[in-house]
Amino acid sequence: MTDKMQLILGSGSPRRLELLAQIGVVPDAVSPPDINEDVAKGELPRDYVKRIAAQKSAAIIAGPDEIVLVADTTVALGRRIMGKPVDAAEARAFLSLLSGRRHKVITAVVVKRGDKTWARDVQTTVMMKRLSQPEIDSYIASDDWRGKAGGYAIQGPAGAFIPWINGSFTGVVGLPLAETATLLASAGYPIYGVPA
Ligand SMILES: Cc1cn([C@H]2C[C@H](O)[C@@H](COP(=O)(O)OP(=O)(O)OP(=O)(O)O)O2)c(=O)[nH]c1=O
Repeated sequence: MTDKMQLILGSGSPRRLELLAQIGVVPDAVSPPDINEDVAKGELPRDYVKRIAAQKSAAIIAGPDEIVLVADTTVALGRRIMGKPVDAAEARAFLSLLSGRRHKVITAVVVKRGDKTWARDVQTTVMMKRLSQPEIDSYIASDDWRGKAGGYAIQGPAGAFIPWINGSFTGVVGLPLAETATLLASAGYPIYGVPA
């Protein structure tokens, strides 16, 4: 462990910064990656998030004493991938498809230090209750769906639509904390101030 070791959060997501703060981790720098998040033809959801997280990691240029943390979250309804809706119409379409069904939220996390990388992906099953038209209308009007995979955020008003999940709540919000803490510790980051 050297004093120079720095943590770079390669994400523009305010949720990821807040989740890290929850476990006492404060990045020294925040650097949102700029990559093409298009889905490849025939690509399965889990392969997709893992690929995007790896690309985000590769896009962040860092020195040998810097630890980079990136993540990618997507919503999967069967083989169908639901990213961040481009507009209200797409958010509405996503919610109508998710209504009354269970789907999966997958978050892939990559930590890198020098030429080494550590990666995990975490899958959570989320049940969404059957949504009425007024419920969808008022949620769309709240704007809370903006920038959220699948067009909803469990940590906001849409929490009222979700009777249960099976998996990682923090993973659904964008950064599974248990797995992330383990990856950071593997890379030598002093989680809770304790050197690995
Ligand atoms: C399903 C769900 C997603 N989300 C968010 C987490 C992610 O920020 C977002 C998915 O988009 P991502 O592409 O994973 O991340 P981002 O674009 O916000 O940030 P960056 O690429 O710079 O790291 O959806 C919630 O906040 N709550 C939820 O319940």
